[in-house]
Amino acid sequence: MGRAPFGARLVDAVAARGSLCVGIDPHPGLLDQWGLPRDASGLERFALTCVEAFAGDISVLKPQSAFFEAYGSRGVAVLERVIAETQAAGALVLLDVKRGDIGSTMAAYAQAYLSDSSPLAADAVTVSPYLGFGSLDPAIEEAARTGRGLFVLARTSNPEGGTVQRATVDGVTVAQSIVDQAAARNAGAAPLGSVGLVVGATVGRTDLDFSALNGPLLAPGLGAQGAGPADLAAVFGAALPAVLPASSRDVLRHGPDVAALRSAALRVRDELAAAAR
Ligand SMILES: O=C(O)c1cc(=O)[nH]c(=O)n1[C@@H]1O[C@H](COP(=O)(O)O)[C@@H](O)[C@H]1O
Repeated sequence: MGRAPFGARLVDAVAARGSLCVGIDPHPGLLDQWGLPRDASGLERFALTCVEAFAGDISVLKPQSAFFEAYGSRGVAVLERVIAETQAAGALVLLDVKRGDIGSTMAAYAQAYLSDSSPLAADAVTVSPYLGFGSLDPAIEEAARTGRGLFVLARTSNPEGGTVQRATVDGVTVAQSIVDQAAARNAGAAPLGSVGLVVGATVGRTDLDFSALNGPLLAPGLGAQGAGPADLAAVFGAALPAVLPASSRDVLRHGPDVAALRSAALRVRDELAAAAR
């Protein structure tokens, strides 16, 4: 039997382990801070320490692919291990690759990250809809076929994102049109669809309407980019139960000690749970 749909698996993971998503972003400066060399062996120690610290307790880990690709094929081999060992320890892997391309090439990205035969297949990936939402269809279809998911960039956490994403076309903002198209793909799914969105925890109050989305909302920007648990209610309102807040550097700075990393992550997770009550 195939795996259950991503949306259902995510609901179970969050119920069991809380809503925090911890990012694995091996910045060169963090390797320095952890006393590790800036090479593939340092990357490997960093990333596998993160897996040891988080994968047994946290619902979703989000490795940022660029930091692994920077070390070439050895870095990508480390990423493959991170994916496999995280899943073996019971956490979901959201691979942050932010891919987007014409449909025929998107089908190749879907094979790389969402097919059962790829060693880089994660539980979900981040994708960019800025070649047109429909260009993502091959990835949406492969994800549905294999029980995996997508997180589509809608309103990103960076200050530059707003100029494109708040622009209005036919009376609707670009970001809202992405929300609406994701909602159409999730219609009828229970308990939650597998086409998620990315909306930064930093964006403050917007007029985005998530009421029909029926999908998860990844909210990066906690900690290092300035957002805190208390900011989420203003951004998401009634959609808060579907939000997966994400933090990377603000947790990772507590390494390299495994126990210190784990307790930093659990502290943020508990703060999020308290803020949501
Ligand atoms: O898709 C993402 O994860 C993402 C989207 C977004 O709008 N903003 C954003 O910061 N991210 C990613 O989330 C992580 C944030 O890292 P910290 O700022 O260290 O917590 C990085 O890996 C970013 O690439």
